[in-house]
Amino acid sequence: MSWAHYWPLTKPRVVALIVFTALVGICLAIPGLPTAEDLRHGVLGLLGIWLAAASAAAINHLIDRRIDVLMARTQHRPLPSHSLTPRQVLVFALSLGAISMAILIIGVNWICALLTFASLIGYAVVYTAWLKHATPQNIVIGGIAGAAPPLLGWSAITGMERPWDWAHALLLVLIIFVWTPPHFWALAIFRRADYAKALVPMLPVTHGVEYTRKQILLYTILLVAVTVMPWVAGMSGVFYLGGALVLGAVFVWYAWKLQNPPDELFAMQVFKYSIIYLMALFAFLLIDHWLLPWLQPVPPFVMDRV
Ligand code: HEM
Ligand SMILES: CC(C)=CCC/C(C)=C/CC/C(C)=C/COP(=O)(O)OP(=O)(O)O
Repeated sequence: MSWAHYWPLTKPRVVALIVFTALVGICLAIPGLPTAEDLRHGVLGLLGIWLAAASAAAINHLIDRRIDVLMARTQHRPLPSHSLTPRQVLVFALSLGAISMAILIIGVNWICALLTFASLIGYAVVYTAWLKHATPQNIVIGGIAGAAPPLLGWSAITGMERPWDWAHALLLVLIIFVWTPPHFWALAIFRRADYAKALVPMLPVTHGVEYTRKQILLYTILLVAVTVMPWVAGMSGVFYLGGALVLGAVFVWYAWKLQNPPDELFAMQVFKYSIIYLMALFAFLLIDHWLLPWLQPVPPFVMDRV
């Protein structure tokens, strides 16, 4: 046993992207140059959200340990491979969760702490212990927790005091919410035998591969429509819009090709693209918000100060 065994419990790569979407929520909530307070709330908010997501991921390992041993993709995790005991994982997860809440309550604000706690419980308990085994719509409903981080980031800066804070932040949440089904079902198609063996009612197991492929295409088209909304709402500019449309067109192409895939591995290519897509889409939001104003002849933040 060493600290190296604890690191994978935090699902580092998934949580890295989650933290990035929270960072974009933080940045978009700051209208001009950040004040010292924005920076303090931003850094502490990000730290708290990261620790909460890592705690939720560790609880997911704990609750799923008996099904993880049955699936090829998950059987080498620290609990099924007996590198750690359930008690060690529980202490680790609760410690991360407690530190996260202390940081958010003391250093940020109550609303951010409350929303982050709700996301932690939503993923670690509601999704993992209940929804995952209850319905093939598990990841659609459970996806709300994974989609929340831009809202959590936004709340760290603003405290969600004005109605448009909710409207703008929830648009970003909606994007990740609609992105989750194509992201996960592509992987679930490839791993359907694993899920069937572990008796987890994922869509390709309960409704078949063809039906799941159609759902992926429908959600991907819906996703492209939803990603236009930040531009329609005046929250992002044409640079973002162009990026979103190009990335979206490629995603639709992948989802279309998945209807008659060249081989079994193609679903995994769709899954991999879904990750590149979300990373790039949120990078476009960020660049559009902060870099582009500086490329104008007179940067707006400078004008503010004249
Ligand atoms: C209910 C919602 C979600 C479900 C069911 C889901 C499911 C999965 C699964 C099963 C994997 C494979 C993990 C592995 O092999 O260890 C995965 C990978 C990944 N997911 Fe998700 N996911 C969800 C939401 C999200 C969200 C919200 C993000 C980020 C914003 C995300 C980002 C990623 C990334 C970056 C990977 C690749 C990890 C790697 O390469 O090791 N996922 N997801
Ligand atoms: C506080 C906060 C922001 C919480 C969000 C938590 C979080 C880590 C969400 C990620 C979603 C995810 C990886 C789901 C896969 O779970 P799975 O059990 O279906 O996949 P697995 O079989 O790989 O474990």
